[in-house]
Amino acid sequence: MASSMPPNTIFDVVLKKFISPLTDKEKAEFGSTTFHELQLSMARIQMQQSSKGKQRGMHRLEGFLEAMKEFDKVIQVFVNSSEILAFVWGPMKFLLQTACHFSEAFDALITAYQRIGEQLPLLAQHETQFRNKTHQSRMEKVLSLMYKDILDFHWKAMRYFKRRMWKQLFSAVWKNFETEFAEILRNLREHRSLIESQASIAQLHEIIRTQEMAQTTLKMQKEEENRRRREFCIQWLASAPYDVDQDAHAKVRHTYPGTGQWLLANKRFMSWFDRDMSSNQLLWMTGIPGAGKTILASLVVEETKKLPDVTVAFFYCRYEDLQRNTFVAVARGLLSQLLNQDEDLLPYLYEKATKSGQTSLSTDSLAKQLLETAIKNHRKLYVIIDGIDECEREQRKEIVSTLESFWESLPYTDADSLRCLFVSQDDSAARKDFARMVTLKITQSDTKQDISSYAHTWSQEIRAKFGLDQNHVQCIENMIAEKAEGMFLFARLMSHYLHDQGNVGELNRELSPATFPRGPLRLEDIYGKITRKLFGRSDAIRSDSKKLLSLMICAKRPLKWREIQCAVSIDIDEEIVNWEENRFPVDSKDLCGSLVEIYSDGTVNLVHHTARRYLVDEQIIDLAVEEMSLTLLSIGYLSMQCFDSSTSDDEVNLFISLGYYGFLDYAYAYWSRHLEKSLSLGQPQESISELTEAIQQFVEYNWIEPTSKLNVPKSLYDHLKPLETASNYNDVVSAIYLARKQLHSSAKSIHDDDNFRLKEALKRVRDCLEGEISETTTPETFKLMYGSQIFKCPRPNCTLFYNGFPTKQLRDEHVPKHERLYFCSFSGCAIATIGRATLKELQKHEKDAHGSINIDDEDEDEYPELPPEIVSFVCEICNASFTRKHNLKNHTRTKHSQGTGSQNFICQTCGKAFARQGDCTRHKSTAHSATMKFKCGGTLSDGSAWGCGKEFSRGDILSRHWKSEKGQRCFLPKQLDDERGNSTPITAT
Ligand SMILES: Nc1ncnc2c1ncn2[C@@H]1O[C@H](COP(=O)(O)OP(=O)(O)OP(=O)(O)O)[C@@H](O)[C@H]1O
Repeated sequence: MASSMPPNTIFDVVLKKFISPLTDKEKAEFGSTTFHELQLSMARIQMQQSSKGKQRGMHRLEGFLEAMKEFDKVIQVFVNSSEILAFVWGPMKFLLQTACHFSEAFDALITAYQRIGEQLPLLAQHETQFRNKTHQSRMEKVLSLMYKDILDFHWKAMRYFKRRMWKQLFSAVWKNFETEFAEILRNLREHRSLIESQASIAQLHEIIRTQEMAQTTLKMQKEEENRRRREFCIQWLASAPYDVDQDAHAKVRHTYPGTGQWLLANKRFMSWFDRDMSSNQLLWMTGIPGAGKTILASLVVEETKKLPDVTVAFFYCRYEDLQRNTFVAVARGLLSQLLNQDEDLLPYLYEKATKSGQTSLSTDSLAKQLLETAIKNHRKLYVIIDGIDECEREQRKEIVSTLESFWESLPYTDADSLRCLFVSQDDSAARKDFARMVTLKITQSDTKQDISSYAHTWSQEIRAKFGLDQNHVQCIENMIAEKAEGMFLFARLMSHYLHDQGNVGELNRELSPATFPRGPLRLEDIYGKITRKLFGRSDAIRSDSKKLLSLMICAKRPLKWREIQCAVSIDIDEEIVNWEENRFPVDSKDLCGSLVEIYSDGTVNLVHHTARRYLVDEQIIDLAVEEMSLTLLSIGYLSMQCFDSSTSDDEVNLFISLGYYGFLDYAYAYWSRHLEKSLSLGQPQESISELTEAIQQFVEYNWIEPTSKLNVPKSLYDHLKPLETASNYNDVVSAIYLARKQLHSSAKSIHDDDNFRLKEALKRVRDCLEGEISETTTPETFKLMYGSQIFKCPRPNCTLFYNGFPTKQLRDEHVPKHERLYFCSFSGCAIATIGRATLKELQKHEKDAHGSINIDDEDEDEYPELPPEIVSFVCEICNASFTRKHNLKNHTRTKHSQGTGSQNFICQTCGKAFARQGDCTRHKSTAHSATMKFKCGGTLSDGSAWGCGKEFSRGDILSRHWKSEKGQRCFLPKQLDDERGNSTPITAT
């Protein structure tokens, strides 16, 4: 056989290269195929086709066969082996037999042979050339090149036809193949001309050289094209960051090496994992909440990746993370990984993506179709999905039943090609879903050893911190391990809790039987201890801890730490964001200890969903109060001067440098959600009045009358009834309706929020943020305030609205992809980011996934008259009264500024009219700044200059400049001079 023979002719060299990657079976089969066998096989195919009346024009193969037969005769001069041609007839027979049941592929294949046949010379007429000694070696080289072309064609075609899902992949893949095929044809044409023209050796070398160059160029072009397509597909799949999840979970485990090894020795697990002893392809791993299932899943991912020749795809669902907890989200995660591990998937996915009409993969049906092809295309695939219980019931069912059905539909001989591990808590729904699978239940004794070694590590940490003796430490270790009762979460909370004690005395008190009684302890008990400790600290820290917990509990999506820092710096009464002074001086761990988890994307969240339940159930956090306070904070913040259209770009830049806009993305998207949630929780009249006043002013300032009628549903009027005393109640309801819609609107309605001036403010702030980083902020401070991805999508329903892009170009490429799509109204839901292709589908998704009604279908309703208000602040111009000072300020700005109300104060320079003298003066100083400037700088007592010389239109803005890092440096010489008793006044110029 050629594979075992040393190559002695250049034909053998070419053949050896072709043969080496073939399986032994292929080598044997192909190497022994004769022309006669090929003919028989073709005749059988023809008969089958004609019996069905579906002849596919196989006569088109004649040209190729004729030319190859002549080729066979001619090369006898150089080689005396039937194998050379056997490796043409064998693959051809395989290809025809494979493709014959699929007419599209069969046609394409016959056409390809026909086109090759057209390029092959009929060599018999040149026979004398081959026998001529002077030409012989040159001709042998040309013939070997032609042979290589044929084998190349077969090699490339076979790669596709050998895929398990080649029929599904065919149309996309064959299109891709065309470019490579064209190159083969061109080479053949050139080789034929070499023979026909009896080319010289120099000409032969020249052709070889240009062909090599063309090949290199083509390869580079193909790589570049594939890179572009891959990027497109990855963006289209928009998967949750599965590798970040895996790294984070693996990191936990690596800190405690050796944990989880029990699982690898578990018989049920082995029967799923180990291919040699396999009997279970589908496995359900379950355990109590906090048992450590997710961390174990990460071990399984790591171990499966070590297996030879296997593909691994995994996914982690996450508590209350709708971006992860849907069938489509899981499919997107799996497909992204399969794409990275399967070259042939790229043309297929690319074609599907570009034809889908979807910005990102968003429909269950398409996701299912793609997943089936991608999964079944693999011969050894492990799929691991953790946290399925975090998904809604319907989604859970969909995920499990889809994968189960894929496995069931595999041919019996391929049943071993797919293995799925599902990890979830044990509940009645899960028991139903996984009823037909083998169950691996994590027991207390399974995790005992791991928890003990975890407890050991922590007791040593505690020993190091407090300088304890060995007995003492052993006692701590035993206590943690015993009380955890198989719950890793408990062991973690307790270890951290003991470690966080202030001194040995406190630790001993905690360890005394009175505090930690013998016997089992509930998770609530340990949460109770942690919170009592957190709240037993100074008033200031207690208040900060509570603020952080409230924010994490109420937030409609996980907040980034920088957003939290801005939120707590806002003073809505003073209309300032005092980032320098009000932000938390310590980090989230210092404030909330083991209750908080910091994620690698900069978000902070509660350690486990049981912590949220505890804090709310125990009323440590009063949901109604905290929701209301976040609602008022969001609305008050968005009503601040820094969002006012009269604020100049210079001023916006200064506000940027002071950290004013760190909470903008969140407040802009979610103010209405908080408002609706607040009302649904029931509020005292006092809070309702405050909210009514705030929303009235907010909407009044921002509202722009829509050009078309809005069909605000009656149910929304009912829901917002507590706000009916707002003088612009109708507009308020409409504004909330539109804000709600902007989180799920289609391209048509992306402009709905044009009815709100705030959109202009958002755009202006973002434009300034994207411009030069303000000189008053260092890059580090800027990053702390706004992160590093400041180029953001304008759609609030897109995760990139707040996550952003690192470059403008990436953002600009992304934005048009939103056009003509429909988006889910539920925050955090994957469909909110990626939308649905039609409104009908979206409505169905919202109904199925979220039980939502279609608010567009409901009728508009009348609203009742206003009752009296509680008064504290009265407008001097129109006597309107308000309970909060900043609402009066906003009112004045809205009602008595240019364009509305009585306007008695006229700017002498430009003729603009104002209702209040103050506004007019401010306008003059802003718009016609030549008249008055507030300058950072002056002369010190020794005659030298201080300050950066920058001029501002208003004194308060100059003061804020002096609060910034750079401003403080500007002011320092002046301050020192003043402290030396040489005070010189600062004046406006
Ligand atoms: N091997 C381990 N080493 C160190 N910490 C661990 C380990 N396993 C789990 N933990 C910790 O225990 C806590 C709970 O773990 P995990 O999230 O894996 O539990 P789970 O069973 O998946 O919980 P859920 O019930 O929410 O699904 C986490 O905080 C995790 O960091």
